Amino acid sequence: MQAVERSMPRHNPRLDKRLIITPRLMNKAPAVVVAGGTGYIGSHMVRMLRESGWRPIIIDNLATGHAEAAASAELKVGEIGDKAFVAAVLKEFEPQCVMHFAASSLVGESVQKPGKYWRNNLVQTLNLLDTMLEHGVTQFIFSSTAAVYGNPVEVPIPEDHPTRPINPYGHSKLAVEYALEDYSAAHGLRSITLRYFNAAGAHPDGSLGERHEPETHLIPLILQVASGRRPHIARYGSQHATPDGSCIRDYIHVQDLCAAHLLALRRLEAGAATTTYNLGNGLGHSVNEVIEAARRVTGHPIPMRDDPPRAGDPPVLVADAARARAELGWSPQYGDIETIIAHAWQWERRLHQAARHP
Ligand SMILES: O=c1ccn([C@@H]2O[C@H](COP(=O)(O)OP(=O)(O)O[C@H]3O[C@H](CO)[C@H](O)[C@H](O)[C@H]3O)[C@@H](O)[C@H]2O)c(=O)[nH]1
Repeated sequence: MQAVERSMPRHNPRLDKRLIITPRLMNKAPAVVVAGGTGYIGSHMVRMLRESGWRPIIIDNLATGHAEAAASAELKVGEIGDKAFVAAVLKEFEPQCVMHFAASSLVGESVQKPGKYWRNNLVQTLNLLDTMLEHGVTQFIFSSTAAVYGNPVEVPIPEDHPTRPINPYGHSKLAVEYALEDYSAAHGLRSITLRYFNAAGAHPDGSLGERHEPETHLIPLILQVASGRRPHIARYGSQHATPDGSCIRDYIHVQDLCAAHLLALRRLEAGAATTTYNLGNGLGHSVNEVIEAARRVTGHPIPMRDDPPRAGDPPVLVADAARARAELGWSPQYGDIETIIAHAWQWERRLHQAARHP
């Protein structure tokens, strides 16, 4: 293992690109379990891990993910809260770390069905953590959210901003964050919590992207209008307390999110203690501005209509991600909203094509 690790230059991104990962090498690479690895962000992470010399092992119940997004990575189908299932995976692959992307993540749905969010996001995660500890796996990277902040009293939002979620989704994620602090103190489980702002974009090569059913997120919905799959985009509220009256969000490219996970993985490997980072560009874009940018990128008119505000939607969420930049050495590569939309547009055209010629 030592010799293999030395021959696998996973700490040097320049060399990583040149690395040819044969099946034999892949089997000896250090394993990372990716819970939810067939979902939007998880599938990009699996790809990046493989390209960086790790061996991603996906666990996923395929409730919202897509098996084909796993590509040729190892996929074990089951529940993260099923202790026997997870135990078997941990025993077989002896992962160094677990990355946890598997969650219910729709703010609106969480308001309607809080029990689903508490069970899927908290109860299942506690089972996963307990199973990890029973098998000596003590490194964990957790996908959290800007929703833990609720209505911000300060923008951009730093990590030590008060956490007062205004919806069950945010409550359930914050509850896991508290559990992670307690598990760290009591059991030595070291974790890095990454609070995402608005994940967006798609793989720059057009082969991976966002595919939720039903889709509720702003950028893919706008692009479905551009491609002709929907008649118009609904703007949820035009009287918010923002300069143009529409909600402001910090859109962060999915590849930049994954790059931060890779840095977090290395930091845990180097012995880092439990901590939390915001992941955002620090740039706010209103719904109006995103629609305008999409019109420029796609060249389509994208008709818009006004709908009432959506329950549980804060008017402004923008990250202060200085900690992640300073401590992880994170530097987002695709901060420009038009680039984010262009990559998502490439993916939407591919989906649209596939729908027309199945
Ligand atoms: O058809 C739409 C869809 C969205 N919006 C608006 O566009 C912005 C972005 O909405 P998204 O649904 O794309 O994203 P959210 O900000 O609601 O959700 C994101 O942030 C949340 C925390 O606030 C959770 O982390 C969630 O998983 C993540 O996708 C919001 O102001 C929303 O009101 C519209 O105007 N019209």
